[in-house]
Amino acid sequence: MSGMARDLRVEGLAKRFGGLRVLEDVDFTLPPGAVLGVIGPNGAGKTTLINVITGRTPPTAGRILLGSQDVTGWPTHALSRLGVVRSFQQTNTFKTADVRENVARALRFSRGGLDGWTRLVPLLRDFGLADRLEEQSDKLPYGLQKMLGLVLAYAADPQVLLLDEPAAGLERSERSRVDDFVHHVSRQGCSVLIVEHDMDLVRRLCPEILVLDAGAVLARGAVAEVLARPDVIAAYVGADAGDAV
Ligand SMILES: Nc1ncnc2c1ncn2[C@@H]1O[C@H](COP(=O)(O)OP(=O)(O)OP(=O)(O)O)[C@@H](O)[C@H]1O
Repeated sequence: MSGMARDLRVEGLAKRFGGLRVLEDVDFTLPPGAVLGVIGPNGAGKTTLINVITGRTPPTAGRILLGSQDVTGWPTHALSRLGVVRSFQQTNTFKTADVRENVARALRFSRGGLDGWTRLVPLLRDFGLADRLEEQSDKLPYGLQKMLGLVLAYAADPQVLLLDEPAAGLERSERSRVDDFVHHVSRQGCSVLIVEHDMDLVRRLCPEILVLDAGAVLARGAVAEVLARPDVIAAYVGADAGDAV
């Protein structure tokens, strides 16, 4: 990771779509290298939180700061240049391009340019992508397409990485690759926000979690304590019953 590591701060963030309040007064700080899980029932506003932080849609109220820089309302490409980068629930590769071309394109738009290849080699090797560089990305098995999506996000040389359901659709045996990825990038000082329904993965990877319920922060703190709270358990019952507990 190049550049000075900085906190991501979210202050009083709100988002409305017409009359629908999707986020309300969301506050948190993500220090460099921290891994924060964001959980909540379907429709709680988790993806919208990522969309707002990464400039896909502007907030209705509140501020987003990277260090002392106010980046509220910045467009996605400008945030990406600054190091605020996301991955998608569905993979976001150039489907007809091969793996090498996908990585090269991601690097071309990154802060470090093509020099970034060396940074990505360990990840490509660990995910079994290093010997599949000539394969068309949409012909790869789904699990590898998903890992390629993570590599492409990391190719942008992020300071803050926001992962939208990185384990969704992966076989249980493939999910440890997500663990490896998150450990790798957080060791480099990159902070990671993970939206995820797989509670085993959340417990493994996220020392702290934030629970969204109907767009508001219901709880924030150490993962075991928060998941044991009766109000957190209740928020899942009738929504994602069985996922959280
Ligand atoms: N562009 C939009 N216009 C109108 N409503 C939207 C828009 N995007 C999201 N919403 C609404 O905002 C609410 C929150 O959606 P969001 O996708 O953020 O939830 P989520 O917590 O990520 O859910 P899931 O776990 O199912 O992915 C939902 O009611 C959704 O219909």
